[in-house]
Amino acid sequence: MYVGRFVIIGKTNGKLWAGYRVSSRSFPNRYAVRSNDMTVAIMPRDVKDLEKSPYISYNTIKILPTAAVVTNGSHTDPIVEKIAMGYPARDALALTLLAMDYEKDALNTPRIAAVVTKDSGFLGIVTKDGISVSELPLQDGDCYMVATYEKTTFSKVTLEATSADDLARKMYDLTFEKPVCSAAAYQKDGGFELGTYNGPQ
Ligand SMILES: NC(=O)c1ncn([C@@H]2O[C@H](COP(=O)(O)O)[C@@H](O)[C@H]2O)c1NC=O
Repeated sequence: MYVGRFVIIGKTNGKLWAGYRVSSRSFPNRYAVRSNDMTVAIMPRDVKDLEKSPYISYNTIKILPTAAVVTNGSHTDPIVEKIAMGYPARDALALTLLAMDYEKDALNTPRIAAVVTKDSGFLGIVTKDGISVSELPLQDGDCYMVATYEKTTFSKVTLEATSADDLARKMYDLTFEKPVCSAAAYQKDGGFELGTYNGPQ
């Protein structure tokens, strides 16, 4: 099954985490990179690809001391800014997804997002037809995802991870078609660590 991009949240051994995978038919020539201590970006290997779509390069993960934000586009930064200003995660997600709306490409690609805080996890999606933002109950072993295509309602997945790098690798290896790269944030030492995986080199 091809689901496009997807975000995921979960809890393993008391640690909350969030992750992202790019799967792509049109722009497979991309990678995930830590651009600083707080940020993972999705980048094209050929900058010429940026002329074909405004939606293929963006900060996918940003971490704050108390939250990690993971998305499939340029909405990562405004969600982070609102949480940093004191908005509840639910409101930061809903306000930003509604304001930025689905992508105006040939597929009306949804914007998707995840937030994990010290003790809770949220998913969000805005499509051409509606918007949904929920806090999901995360007990040890729980994991939820939402994707741009096919799996556009919040659904349970079986996935456990022991670090950010482990999560990024396991997301890449999920059986959804056309994996390109993945990234993850994982609770560590009262904050979050970041991880990436760009496939077998
Ligand atoms: N976030 C991304 O990495 C991303 N990659 C591709 N898209 C959009 O989705 C469309 C379809 O891409 P694809 O056939 O690779 O699933 C692209 O033309 C582009 O408008 C993206 N937009 C949202 O997911």
